[in-house]
Amino acid sequence: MSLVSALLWIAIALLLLYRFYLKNIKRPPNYPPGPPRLPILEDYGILLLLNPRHLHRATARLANFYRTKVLGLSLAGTPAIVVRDGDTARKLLTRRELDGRPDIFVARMRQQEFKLRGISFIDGPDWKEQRWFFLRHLRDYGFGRRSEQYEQLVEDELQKLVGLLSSAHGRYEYECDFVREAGIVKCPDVFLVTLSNIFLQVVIGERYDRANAKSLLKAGRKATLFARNADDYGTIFTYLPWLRFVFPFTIKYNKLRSGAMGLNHFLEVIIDKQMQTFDPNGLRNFVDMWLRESRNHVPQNNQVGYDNDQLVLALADCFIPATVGIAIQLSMLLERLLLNPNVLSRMHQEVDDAVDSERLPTLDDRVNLPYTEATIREALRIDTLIPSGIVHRTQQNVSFQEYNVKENTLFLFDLDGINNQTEVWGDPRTFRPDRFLDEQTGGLVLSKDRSLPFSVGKRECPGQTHTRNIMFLVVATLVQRFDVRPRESDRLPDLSTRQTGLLQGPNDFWVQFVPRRGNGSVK
Ligand code: HEM
Repeated sequence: MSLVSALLWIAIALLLLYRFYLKNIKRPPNYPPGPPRLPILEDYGILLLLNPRHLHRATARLANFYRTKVLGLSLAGTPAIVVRDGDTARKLLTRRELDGRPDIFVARMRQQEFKLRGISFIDGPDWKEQRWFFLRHLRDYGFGRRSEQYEQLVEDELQKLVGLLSSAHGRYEYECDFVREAGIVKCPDVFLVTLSNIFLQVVIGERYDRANAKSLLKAGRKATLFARNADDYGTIFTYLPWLRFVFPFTIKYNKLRSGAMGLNHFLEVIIDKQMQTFDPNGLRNFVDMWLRESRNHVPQNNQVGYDNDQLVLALADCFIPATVGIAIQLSMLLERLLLNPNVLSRMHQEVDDAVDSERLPTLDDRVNLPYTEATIREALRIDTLIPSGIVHRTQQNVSFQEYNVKENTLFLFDLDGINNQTEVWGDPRTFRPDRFLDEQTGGLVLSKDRSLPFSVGKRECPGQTHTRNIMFLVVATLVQRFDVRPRESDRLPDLSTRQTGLLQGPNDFWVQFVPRRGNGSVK
C-alpha cells in the first residue's frame, strides 16, 4: 500500500472516531454527568443490560458510579435526566416548565387507534381541563373526601371482603381462582373486586354483587397485565415501535395490547349501559356528568374534548391505580407484615384497644390508630409503587443548579431512590413505622414523613387522598378481624423476586387470613 493511501485510511479512521466521540461520548454543555451512549437504543440499552427487571435500579447504579444525584442520559436520541434527590425533585416538580408529558408509544398503545387520550399522558390546556373536570366531579360523588354516604358503601364492600376471607372456599366459580380453603387467598387478585366496586361506586353509582363480579376480576387482571408489562421508561416500543412485529417482542406487545384493550372493553360496556338510561335532567353519577358535558361541548380543532375515547382512557388512567395499584400496594404491605410479625402484633393491639370489636373501623378511628397509620405510610415509602413516577417533559428551556436543559428533555424522578435515601432516613431499608411517630406521645408526626410516593406539584397524583383513606379502611379492617400468615407450604416472602413494570410489585402469591377471636365471621 502506498504512503498516500495509508494516510487516507488513517484520516478516514480518525474522522469516524471523531464522529463516534461527538455522537456517543461528548455531552452537551452543562448537561448532567452520565454514561456514553450505545448505538441505536443509547442509554436505554445500557439500562436494559444493567437491570432489565428494575430499570430504576439500573439508573441508581449509574448515578452511584458517576457520584451524582442528577444523572444525564440519552434515550434513543431523546435527552433524559433522572433526579434522585428529594429536595431537588421537590423544587423541579413544582416548576410549570416541567409539567409536560412526552408523546410515548406505550401511551398510544392503550387506545385502539393509537390516539393519545386520557389524563396521565396528555399535556397543555387539554390536560388542565380534563384533570380539573375529573377531580371536580369525582369529588361530587365522594372521591377523595369525607362523605358519610360513600363511607357507608365502602364499609359494605369491606363486610363482603371479610365474609369472603372467613369462608372455607369461594362461593362462586370465579372466586375459586383466588380463594382456597381456610382463608388462603391469592394476592393481589383477592382485592380486585372490592377495590373495583369502591371505585365504580363513584363513577357509575353502582357496585356488582358477589354473584356477578366476575367481570371486575377479569378487568382487574387485564389492567394488571398491562401494568406488569409496561415499564417506567416507556418500554422498548417507545424507541423502536417496529419491534412489535418482530418475534419475541411480539409476545410482550400482545400482552400490553391485550391488557389495555381488555380493560377498555370493560369500561366501554359500563359506559354504554349508562348511555342507554341517561337523562340530562336527572344526573346520577360521574359518567352522567360527562355525558351532559359531551352534549354541551363544542369540540375545537385538535382538542381532546369530551368524546367516548377520552372518557374510556381517562377512566382507565384512574381505574388502573384505584384497583390494581392499591391491590399491589396492599399485597406488598402484607409481605412486610409476614416478614415483621412484631408490627402486626402492635397493630392488633392498637386496633383492639381503640375500636369496638362489634363494628368495623371507620375513618373517624384514624386519630386513635397512629401506629396503623404510620405502618401504611412506611409501606408507601419503602415499597414505592411507581418507582420512577410518570415521565415529565420540559415545555421550554430550563436551568437548574449548574445545568442548562433544552425544551423537550425528559425528566424522571426516582421516587423509590428518594424515599430510600440514607441521608434522609438513616436506615431506609428497615421496615420501621415508628419513624413517623413522636417518641414521647406515640402520636403521628406528619412532618417526619418526607417521602414522595405520590409525587408533588401540579402533576401530583390526584388519587392520593382516596388511596390513603381506602388503604386505612382495608388495613384496619383486616387487622381487626384476622391474623395473617404464610401458607403452611410456603416460605416467608422473598422480596428479591419482585419485578418493576409500570408499577413495582410481587408476582402473585398466596397468604392465609386466620379469623381472630371469632371476629372474622361477618355476614
Ligand atoms: C397506591 C396508590 C397510588 C400511588 C402510589 C400513586 C402514585 C402516583 C404517581 C407517583 C403519579 C405521577 C405523578 C407525576 O407525574 O409527577 C401518579 C399520577 C396519577 N395518578 Fe396516582 N397513585 C396511586 C393511586 C391513584 C388513584 C387511586 C388514582 C385514581 C384517580 C390515581 C390517578 C392518577 C392519575 C390520573 C395520575 C396522572 C396525573 C396527571 O398526569 O395529571 N392514582 N400517581
